[in-house]
Amino acid sequence: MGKVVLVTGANSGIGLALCERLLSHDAQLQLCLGCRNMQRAEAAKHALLVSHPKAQVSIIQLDVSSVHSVLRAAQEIRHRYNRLDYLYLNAGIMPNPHVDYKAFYKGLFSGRAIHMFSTGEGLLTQKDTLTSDGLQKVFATNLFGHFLLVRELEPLLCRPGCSSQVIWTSSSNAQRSAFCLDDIQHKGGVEPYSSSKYASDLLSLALNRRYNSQGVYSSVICPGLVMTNLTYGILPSFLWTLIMPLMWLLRMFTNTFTLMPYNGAEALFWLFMQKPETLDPLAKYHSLTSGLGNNYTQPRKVSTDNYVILTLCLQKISPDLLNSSSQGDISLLFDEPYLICKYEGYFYAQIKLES
Ligand SMILES: NC(=O)C1=CN([C@@H]2O[C@H](COP(=O)(O)OP(=O)(O)OC[C@H]3O[C@@H](n4cnc5c(N)ncnc54)[C@H](OP(=O)(O)O)[C@@H]3O)[C@@H](O)[C@H]2O)C=CC1
Ligand SMILES: CC(C)CCC[C@@H](C)[C@H]1CC[C@H]2C3=C(CC[C@]12C)[C@@]1(C)CCC(=O)C[C@@H]1CC3
Repeated sequence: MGKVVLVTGANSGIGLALCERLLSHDAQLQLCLGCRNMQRAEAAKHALLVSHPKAQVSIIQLDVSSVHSVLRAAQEIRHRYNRLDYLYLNAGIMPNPHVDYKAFYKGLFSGRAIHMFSTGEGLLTQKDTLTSDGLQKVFATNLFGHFLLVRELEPLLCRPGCSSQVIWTSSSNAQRSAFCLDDIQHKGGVEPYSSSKYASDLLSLALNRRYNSQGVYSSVICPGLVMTNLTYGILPSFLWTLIMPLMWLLRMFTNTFTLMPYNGAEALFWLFMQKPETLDPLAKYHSLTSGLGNNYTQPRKVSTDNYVILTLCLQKISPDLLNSSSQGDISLLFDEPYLICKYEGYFYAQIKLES
């Protein structure tokens, strides 16, 4: 049996480009596309099969923002496969983005222009909404749903004598300043995207602490700035058309303008080819593209700043405890930063933060 790979958000952008690259590299792969929309998933599968007619590609319906969908999909995956070698946690959203043009013009004439273009720091805010589970949508999609998936797929990931990789698509926009210990979901702020990506960097460290001994290795990657549905949603299309020549020019000054999904998927693909035991658990792997268009992967330390390690653990908690203090689906229990999510009365997740 070939290696089994699951990619979330596989029907477009970086996820789809990764699938193309994986199939070109290994024809024996069993590739599973985790997508929320079946029509878009079928279109992606069709495109992959046109370029790789003999490939083994399947689809799993998976909406990572929904606890119910994640549980159902994980059950189906456990039923379909007896192993999972690579779990790419790539699906992500940046809803209702707003660009601070004033900050942009200010930044343009400061010494930090290149940094601003590479990270988008200080330029972007978003308006978040709630999921049907009552979670903040960006947190649920970019972080929490993926965490549940990892926990639910534990039996396939942790197999004696075998190793597996969990790979998060993080971002250069992941900033410590956007993340707050007392507000993990970023309910009270305007940078939920940045917060969720920073949390994924921390969570990956925590997963390594927890799972390395069981052969599971977690990594985070940063794809650079890539033109995809996500980025096209940030500015009106005429503006992107206008500034596109500038983007290609800027590529001469910053290697983070990967621009094409194929290039953005570089670090994801590079990790596929590594022995996980050799990876640095504290590194963030960056997809980079030189001015001449050459792709490469570079590890950089995750900037945790000894601030906090985010440990998410799933456990069943006594219903008495929940009943005594839960209101609605989500409740904040204790004074400590614990967040308890209640799902249909029997499923609980606990997020514990350790300083
Ligand atoms: N583009 C960039 O410059 C950068 C992107 N990233 C990250 O890369 C990842 C991929 O994004 P990118 O390729 O750019 O953008 P796309 O919008 O092209 O891809 C995002 C993918 O995630 C899927 N998705 C979104 N929400 C859900 C959900 N609830 N359940 C399942 N799938 C979902 C989308 O599905 P659907 O088609 O149905 O919407 C789509 O397939 C994201 O995590 C993003 O944050 C990080 C840094 C930079
Ligand atoms: C006002 C315009 C003429 C120019 C605005 C440029 C900005 C929209 C972009 C500059 C840096 C970009 C960037 C991202 C989005 C678009 C920019 C802010 C990301 C935040 C997109 C998603 C990520 O995960 C990281 C990207 C970093 C750089």
